[in-house]
Amino acid sequence: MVMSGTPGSFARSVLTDRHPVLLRQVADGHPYPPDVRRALDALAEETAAPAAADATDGPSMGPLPTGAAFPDRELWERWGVAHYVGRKSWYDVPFLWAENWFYRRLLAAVGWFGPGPWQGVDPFAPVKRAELAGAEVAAELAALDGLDALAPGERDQALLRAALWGNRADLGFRLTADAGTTPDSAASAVLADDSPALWRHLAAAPPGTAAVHLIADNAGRELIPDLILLDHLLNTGRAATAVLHVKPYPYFVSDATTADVLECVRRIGRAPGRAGETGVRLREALGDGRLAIRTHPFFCAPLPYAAMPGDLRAELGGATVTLLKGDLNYRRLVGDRWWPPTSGFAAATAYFPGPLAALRTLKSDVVVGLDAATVAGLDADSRTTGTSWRTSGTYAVVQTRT
Ligand SMILES: O=P(O)(O)OC[C@H]1O[C@](O)(CO)[C@@H](O)[C@@H]1O
Repeated sequence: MVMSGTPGSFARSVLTDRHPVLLRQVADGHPYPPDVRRALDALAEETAAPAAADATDGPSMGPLPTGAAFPDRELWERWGVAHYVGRKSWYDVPFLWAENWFYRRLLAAVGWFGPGPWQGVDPFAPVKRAELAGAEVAAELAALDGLDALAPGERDQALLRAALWGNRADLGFRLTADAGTTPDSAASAVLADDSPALWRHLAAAPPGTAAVHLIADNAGRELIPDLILLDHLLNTGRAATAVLHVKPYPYFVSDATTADVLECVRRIGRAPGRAGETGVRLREALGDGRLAIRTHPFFCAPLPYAAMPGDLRAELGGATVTLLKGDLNYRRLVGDRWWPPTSGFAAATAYFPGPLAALRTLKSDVVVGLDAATVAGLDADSRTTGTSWRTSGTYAVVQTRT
């Protein structure tokens, strides 16, 4: 199990380095009133790094307010609050638990669940909005016009790759990315690429039957290529229906919510050329139900997908394929554990209720399904550069179990 406070670990650095920056960014993002600012400061204090770099003690994880501000209490009780909250230090719990409780507490601090005037105001909206208005998004949408020149197979692959590398545009990841860790495109590589198997699997579905589910990760520059990929699958008949699973509330900085889906569809539709046509089709598909949005609460659980509840298991079990986007979904898919990187992907995901494909850039320590020579080469490079290949965002995988 990856723990939150292991000295010198990436997980610990997320708590000690990334979370304080994020809290400041949230406080600066909206003109929050003094009580919200005080609540954010209190969360920063409670989660601050212990004085010694190897200590895992400190204030225990604090609770949420009672009553209306904690409408999902029952869920969190089921997910393990009693084991950790009020009992364990932030630096002495599973990494997944610490991060998820942090984001849930952050939402409580800004009044997301209300009641009150800040109910439903996304604390991450300012950064999400800025990204959507940026030049990169405009350029990426304009690049769709070039797809006509490609052969059908190349077009498939270009759109799959766009969705894959879109995962690198994660706003949380960029909170602490610096010159030493900013992904270097030239060195980027897909370490395991099962995309031919994914395309074969989709092609093998009887015509007009395929249901493609996509468990989304980040909004903006990641969700746009995800939506474009789903449109492509619908438009070319490889999917009869598509289901887009997003978070029920703002989470992990830039994770997509329903509001973000609508913003992205609007942004795609406002673009000229091919992108604009795609935006029109996406609106139609949402309107006629060929593209459905789901917001299952389990997508905000601090647990691996092996623990998914029966209704979600049944829904994903009916998918022709489920595409899981991003780093956090990958950690939850294989369990947030220190797997030897050469462990089999199929074995680690055998419990998953149906065929699946993980599209993920590597931004945390967990990985499976790599060959020994690749791992040896990457380890040697990391020793030379001092930057971990597992967390730099330079590498990616497309792994399937069909
Ligand atoms: O948006 P993604 O790809 O799920 O990445 C989430 C990021 O947040 C983390 O949970 C740490 O903040 C890492 O796993 C990863 O860098």
